[in-house]
Amino acid sequence: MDLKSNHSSPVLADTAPLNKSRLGLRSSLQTRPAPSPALTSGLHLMVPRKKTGVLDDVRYSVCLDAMKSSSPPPKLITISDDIAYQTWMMKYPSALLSFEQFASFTEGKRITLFLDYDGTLSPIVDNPDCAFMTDPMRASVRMAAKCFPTAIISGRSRDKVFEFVQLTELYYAGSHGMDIIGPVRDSSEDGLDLIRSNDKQDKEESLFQPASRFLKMIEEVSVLLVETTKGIAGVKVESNKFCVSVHYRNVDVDEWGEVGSLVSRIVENYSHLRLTHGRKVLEVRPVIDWDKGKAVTFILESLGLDKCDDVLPIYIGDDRTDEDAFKILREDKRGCGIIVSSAPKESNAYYSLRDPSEVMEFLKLLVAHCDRQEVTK
Ligand SMILES: O=P(O)(O)OC[C@H]1O[C@H](O[C@H]2O[C@H](CO)[C@@H](O)[C@H](O)[C@H]2O)[C@H](O)[C@@H](O)[C@@H]1O
Repeated sequence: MDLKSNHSSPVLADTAPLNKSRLGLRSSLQTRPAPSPALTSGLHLMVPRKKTGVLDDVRYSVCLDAMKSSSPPPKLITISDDIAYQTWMMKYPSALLSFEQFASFTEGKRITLFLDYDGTLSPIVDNPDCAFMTDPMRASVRMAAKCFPTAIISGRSRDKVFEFVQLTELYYAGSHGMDIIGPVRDSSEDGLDLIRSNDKQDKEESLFQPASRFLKMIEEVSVLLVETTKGIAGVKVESNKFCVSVHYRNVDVDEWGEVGSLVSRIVENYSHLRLTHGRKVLEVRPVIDWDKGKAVTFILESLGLDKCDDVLPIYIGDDRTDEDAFKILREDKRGCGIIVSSAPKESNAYYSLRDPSEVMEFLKLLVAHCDRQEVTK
């Protein structure tokens, strides 16, 4: 994969955002602001709470369908679910139960570890501000980071995820990889827009923010989203710096369509933004050719490990957005994705783990295995 030409200026994708193309309709709010516009005062007044026409009806049901399919209700596990999971595990073997086999792929390789945060290092909880990781999990990640270069790649803002993880020995990529603090990298050859900085330990690092020109627009939309959804009980708008999350986990299911419709009407007004679906969350982000997969490649390049045959990148994640990372590792046949899921789902990962507690056990096994290899060298 040639990412070089994309790094300094990730190309604006020419595709219509999902919500618009699926509706097949033009926005009722036709004014499209240029990138980085000043706050359009009173724009929210143009987004009435209640549905007013056919377009709104279509938008409402399309959004609701997408929200329901990306956020299925929890259900009791039946025997047939269990059989389905066991069958699924034949395609995505458990990285714990099949650890010996997994470990054989690591022989003679230098591991680089990439970890998603929510649903991978911390369990999914109702309040996004309380998605804390446990101390034992933190200790396991710290041990792993002592053995291999380790990075967290999250949809959260970089500051927020650091607040949760609190480990200075890691690299961090927030906003779905659009905000990377990584190893110092010489940008003179590939013309990257990198900023050099020093961390709290005075260690030199490079900051890379490929979506920086959208910052003002994202801030503006964040304010609009708060304003527009404030009448719906349970909605939470979380600003993740270069993207915004609108959580509906705590909203009455009868109001989901309303949330989706309001958010999509705002996003339709910005041709440079798109709407994606996560776990009971709508995510608004810039239309740029950048994702968690590109962030993985970027970090490997920064570490000088992208062209080494003896490097094995391992990526552990649970979300749709992690699929971009699984995909590049699979396509380039250079690494291994591990999907964290307690229910069967199609993935580009090779292995699986059920939940964060299994992630922790896996990290411990991996560290112990690598320690043993060191001793026998
Ligand atoms: O890339 P990630 O680190 O997995 O972040 C993805 C989103 O995670 C968070 O939301 C999810 O977890 C919350 C806490 O468990 C949960 O309440 C919410 O329903 C989930 O969608 C985070 O709050 C989002 O901003 C991230 O984009």
